Amino acid sequence: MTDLLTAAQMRAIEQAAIESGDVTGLELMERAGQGVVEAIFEEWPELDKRGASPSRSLTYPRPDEEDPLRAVVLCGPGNNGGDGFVVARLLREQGWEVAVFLYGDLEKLPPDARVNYERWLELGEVSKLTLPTPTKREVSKLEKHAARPSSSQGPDLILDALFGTGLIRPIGGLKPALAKLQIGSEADADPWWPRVVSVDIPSGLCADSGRILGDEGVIVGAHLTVTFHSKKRGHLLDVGAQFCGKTVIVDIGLSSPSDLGSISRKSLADLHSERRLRRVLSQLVDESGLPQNLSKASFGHKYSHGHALIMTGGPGKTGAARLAARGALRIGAGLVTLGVPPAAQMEVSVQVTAVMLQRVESADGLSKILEDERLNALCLGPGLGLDRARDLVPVALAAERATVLDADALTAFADDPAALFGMLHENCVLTPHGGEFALLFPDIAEKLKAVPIKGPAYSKVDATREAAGRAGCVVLFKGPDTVIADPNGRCSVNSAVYERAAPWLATAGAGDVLAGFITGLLARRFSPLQAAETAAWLHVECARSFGPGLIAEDLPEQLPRVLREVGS
Ligand SMILES: NC(=O)C1=CN([C@@H]2O[C@H](COP(=O)(O)OP(=O)(O)OC[C@H]3O[C@@H](n4cnc5c(N)ncnc54)[C@H](O)[C@@H]3O)[C@@H](O)[C@H]2O)[C@@H](O)CC1
Ligand SMILES: [K+]
Repeated sequence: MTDLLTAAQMRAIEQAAIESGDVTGLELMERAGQGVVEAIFEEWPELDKRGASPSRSLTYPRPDEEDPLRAVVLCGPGNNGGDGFVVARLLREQGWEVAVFLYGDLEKLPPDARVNYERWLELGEVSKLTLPTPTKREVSKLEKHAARPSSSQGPDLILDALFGTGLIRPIGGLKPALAKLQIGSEADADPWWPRVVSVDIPSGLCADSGRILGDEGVIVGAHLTVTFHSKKRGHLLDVGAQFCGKTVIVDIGLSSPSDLGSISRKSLADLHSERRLRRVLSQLVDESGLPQNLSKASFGHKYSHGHALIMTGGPGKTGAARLAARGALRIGAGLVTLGVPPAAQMEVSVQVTAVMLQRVESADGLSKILEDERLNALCLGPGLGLDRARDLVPVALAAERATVLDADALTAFADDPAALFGMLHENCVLTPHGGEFALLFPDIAEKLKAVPIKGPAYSKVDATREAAGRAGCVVLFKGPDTVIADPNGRCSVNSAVYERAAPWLATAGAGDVLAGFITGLLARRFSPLQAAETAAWLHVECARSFGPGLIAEDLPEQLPRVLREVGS
């Protein structure tokens, strides 16, 4: 499952399953609670007293063999709280001591949550936390139950079942309580104690956007988040991943959204994965497992793999374009030419070998060499310089070749983005980082920056879709949560968090290589969306393959290995 769902889509999937008569809401809640307990035991086998599983925890103090394990379960006013009551019951049935707190009014609990509240009442009591701001007395009681081991015997686990996909307002009223438990933010979260598990999503985080609701930034910081059926966008976008800890998906027996007529394919956002991209990646690698451009068998004529033209800046400013050129060549463009102003010709010619070089002084020069129809993919922006960008971009776009605009080619139009949008065509790819995005789409960036006071909050998926619609071409909005959208609303997320984290990618020139990868794939006649998606995925894989110490030059050199692995 690679769909990244919104809260509304998840509700629609759940509703369809219930309406089909295959399952009841109560059964889904039971499966969810069971899934959470299984995931906890999988993560911390020393907490699983059902069998004699070995303790493998190096991070936490071993539970005392004599004493029962202890949990504090925080339930909220909706079905997320209902899941919490199920977990409380299942742990209690295994001999745990469980202190349960309900944040909200009992009378307003939805029916399934209410049933599980009642079931829990047969085993233990529920302490009240007044909504929106628990009283001092209530917070003291909570603190007593969750005291740290240094002061008295503390819990082995704190379960956050306060809010899930239904969060619609900030949870500022919980700030004092969460602070006392020391689970009130990522910064506060002590890696040693206690184990904090969030049901579905850390409370305070918007499931659609990965943004924290409210200007106080109140949120639970979890070590483990257990979600259901599929990841939600909030687990990956914006700051989401920083608060989820490890995120585990539990299958609760629901169908995939594509089986539901009520959810249009266009409203979904895909998560990039090798499995998802396999069909396009296979175009890069032949049967022998070799990248096609390295394999003589499939190497027809070099022009059959396209000819990319990448424009450089002036003297001392050519490195970025050279990085892009190397990327385009490695990803398999048949030929790559650097378009160089005469003053930088010497500098470039001593640094390139397989990459070719052509003098391009100005707009006239560019339009002349674009008479060669074999130049089928252009890249403008890396190190180009703003004046040169303003001069060359209109000519490049008028030629209607597949074109990547990055860096200076975007910044050059900060004063008049509409002028750029008027020239763009559907074979373009814009690759802004946050700053460049804000220059071209200031109103959209503002929506993404303004503190969200209600959920679901405007997300990077919404922003990139809106930008692509306005630009009339593919927009790749960079970050650890890169979002790629086309003007028709198709959208995907290339995530570099959790197991795909690649912090080394934040290095000078990495973006230039990405622009080159996309250009190379466009030369190879990938569609703009496929080129952007495939390049973004490979870019992260190259960084992961190299590891710490990575500099931009290493990225293209990792490609053969990454492609070989994809082909194997
Ligand atoms: N959708 C599904 O298929 C399933 C959902 N389940 C659980 O149900 C959850 C969703 O349940 P709900 O839709 O009831 O949503 P939540 O349990 O997240 O909470 C919604 C309730 O809280 C209120 N609320 C929202 N923000 C508030 C705030 N800041 N302060 C006070 N009250 C606030 C809402 O008005 C609503 O009453 C999921 O996250 C998941 O844990 C599971 O039981 C299994 C199946
Ligand atoms: K939660």
